[in-house]
Amino acid sequence: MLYSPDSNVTKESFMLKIAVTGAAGRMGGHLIKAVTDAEGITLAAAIERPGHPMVGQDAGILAGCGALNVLISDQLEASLKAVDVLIDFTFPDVTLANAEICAKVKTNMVIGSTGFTPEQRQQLADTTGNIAVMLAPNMSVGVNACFKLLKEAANILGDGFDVEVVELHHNKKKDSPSGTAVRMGEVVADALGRDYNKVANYHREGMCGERTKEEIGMQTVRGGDIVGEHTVYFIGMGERIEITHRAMSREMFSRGAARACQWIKDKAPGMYDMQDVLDLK
Ligand SMILES: NC(=O)C1=CN([C@@H]2O[C@H](COP(=O)(O)OP(=O)(O)OC[C@H]3O[C@@H](n4cnc5c(N)ncnc54)[C@H](OP(=O)(O)O)[C@@H]3O)[C@@H](O)[C@H]2O)C=CC1
Ligand SMILES: O=C(O)C1=N[C@H](C(=O)O)C[C@H](O)C1
Repeated sequence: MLYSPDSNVTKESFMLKIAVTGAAGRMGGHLIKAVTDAEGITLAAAIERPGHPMVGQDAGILAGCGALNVLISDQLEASLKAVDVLIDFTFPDVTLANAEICAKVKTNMVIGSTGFTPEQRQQLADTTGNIAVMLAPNMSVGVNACFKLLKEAANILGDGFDVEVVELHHNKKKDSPSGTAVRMGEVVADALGRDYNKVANYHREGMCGERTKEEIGMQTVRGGDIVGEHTVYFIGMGERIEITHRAMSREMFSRGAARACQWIKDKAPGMYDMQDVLDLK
């Protein structure tokens, strides 16, 4: 049934109901605003950790978009009763705990948290076998286009070019390297037929020897308020290719998350990523 202004049901009852965890975090306010601004979806719940000083405050006031009459809660399971999709931008251990609750009450998830170990990623997939989950280290269109360009570049350049990934982020970021940098390394390693977990080199210091042909160097810079910058260098003899993405704000991450909510609403259980949402596979 399509919504009609003449019917006696409200427009809100046709909207997809969204909850946001990490509501008071750097991404939280942007996510609340993006959900509020997007067509066809509405904010139904906003969650913070128990004891957070913002619990009980209006989520819209916190996000700077006016009162929404959605108070920040610390009770995820109870809040999910009236929710179709949970957006979770927190931390791996928090996301894993939230995923258990989502699987229990059958609420689909859009996850932006980064810093998962390979074991935690597997644990997430195992926990959420009965729901649809979109997990992506970066929800911007630009970075997802870069993933595709990197695959193409690696396929063309092959083993003759040394690969180094450098990422820069703000001084409050907890995980390193960034989830995006890791995915960039994985994309290039896959295209070159290498196992990322075996060839990633996170640390060079002292007499550590010459660079091997296979390794992918992963370098991290932290400082100030840098939103996020990623460069992959393909370094050959006498020439160098650099593929760079610079994030100037956090809005495109939150817009991507809102778009993913609409995409995932009727998907079959399973793990998806932003390449699926953007039809880039
Ligand atoms: N995929 C993408 O496109 C992007 C991903 N990210 C990732 O998103 C994550 C969050 O980043 P950012 O917003 O900068 O981090 P913040 O630390 O600013 O925000 C995280 C929020 O989650 C809260 N939190 C902690 N425990 C819980 C809990 N149990 N339930 C609900 N909320 C909780 C924190 O509260 P408190 O601080 O009090 O602990 C904090 O307010 C990171 O992993 C980051 O890498 C970021 C940008 C884009
Ligand atoms: O923590 C951040 O801020 C960001 N994290 C993501 C990541 O780890 O890749 C994405 C973005 O670069 C911002």
